[in-house]
Amino acid sequence: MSDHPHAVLVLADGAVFHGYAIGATGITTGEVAFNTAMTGYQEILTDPSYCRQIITLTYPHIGNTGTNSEDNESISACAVHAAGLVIRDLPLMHSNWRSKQSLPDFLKRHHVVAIAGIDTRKLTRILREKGALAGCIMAGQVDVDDALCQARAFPGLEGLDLARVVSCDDVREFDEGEWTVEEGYRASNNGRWRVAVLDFGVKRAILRKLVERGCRVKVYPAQTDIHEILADQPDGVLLSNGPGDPGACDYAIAATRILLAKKIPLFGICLGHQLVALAIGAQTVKMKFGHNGANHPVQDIDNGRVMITSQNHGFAVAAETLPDNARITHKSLFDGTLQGFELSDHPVFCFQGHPEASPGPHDADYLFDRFINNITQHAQKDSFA
Ligand SMILES: NC(=O)CC[C@H](N)C(=O)O
Repeated sequence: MSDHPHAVLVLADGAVFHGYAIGATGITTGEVAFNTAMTGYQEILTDPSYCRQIITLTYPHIGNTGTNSEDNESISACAVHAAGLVIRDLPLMHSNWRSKQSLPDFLKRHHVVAIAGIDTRKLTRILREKGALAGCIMAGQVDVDDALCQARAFPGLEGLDLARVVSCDDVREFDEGEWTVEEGYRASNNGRWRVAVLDFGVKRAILRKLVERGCRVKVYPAQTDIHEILADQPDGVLLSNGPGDPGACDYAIAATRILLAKKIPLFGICLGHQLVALAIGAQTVKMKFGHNGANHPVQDIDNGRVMITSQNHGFAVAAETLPDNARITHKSLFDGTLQGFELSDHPVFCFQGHPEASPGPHDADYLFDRFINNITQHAQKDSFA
């Protein structure tokens, strides 16, 4: 594409891919992760869990439907969290009734360095064989040796607490998709249940799923003193998804332990699921290459049903380290890894995938209903106590 500047992707193992720039010019580094979703590139780019990751999409045509003003998942001022984007082919034209901007314009506007025109199958094979690798995209002025140095200097995601980096700054209420001035749980909001969301990089779709189910949703920065949250007397707490290594979020693990001791209904999603596991003494491990996609089969062990799920994680809970009070409820049919568990002595359950995304499209929705049921039962128990 002669009108696009030259760009290069260099992996820490020395692999070099030449292509053309489709976003901002400049340099970016991160862990290179492949995602097998055929749609949803805007949601992927704006999912805070992708902070410090360069995403390559295995589906070859990316950008066909442009970008719009509704599909951003980030709730913070920073719209795009992914460190960069790698695709095979950018369409000459984009078209969709909701489209407001082309993918390249969106990337430029949000200063995202991105490369197209490379063999993404070859790249994905390397990542599958060697495991997650650091990489560097240089767009515009290209120096392959320098890009290799930069890729090799990337520290990796292990040990990195990124939840505090992407989390919101202030306590905020979420109302029908819009933010409102914080006034506690407002009387004007008709929601029945008060749900506190600990924002480790929460996706907007999670908040919408709660509001749809009659919850009044208040979002707290990741490092909020847990006693401040308890003082607001939530009926349930959602521990959100988020980037980085769950083991590095010691403040969040400590907060989760306090919530467990109070026996408040908890729902952990992705990073939240990993934090609950760590809080009860289990361990997390870095996976060889993560689960990223919208076509991952997950089995509900209780009824044998298989659902198609959205996934985005590079760490996993080691199932064999769970204590006796944790019962495994879901497993991945790709590699058998743990996808969900619940606690026998607390109204707590967790899911590793993303039930708020809709690849199934409704397969995993019942997990939000389960959370609401736990809240309802817990509230009834309280009123009879
Ligand atoms: N989507 C998430 O919450 C990801 C959790 C964690 N950062 C991981 O990579 O496993």
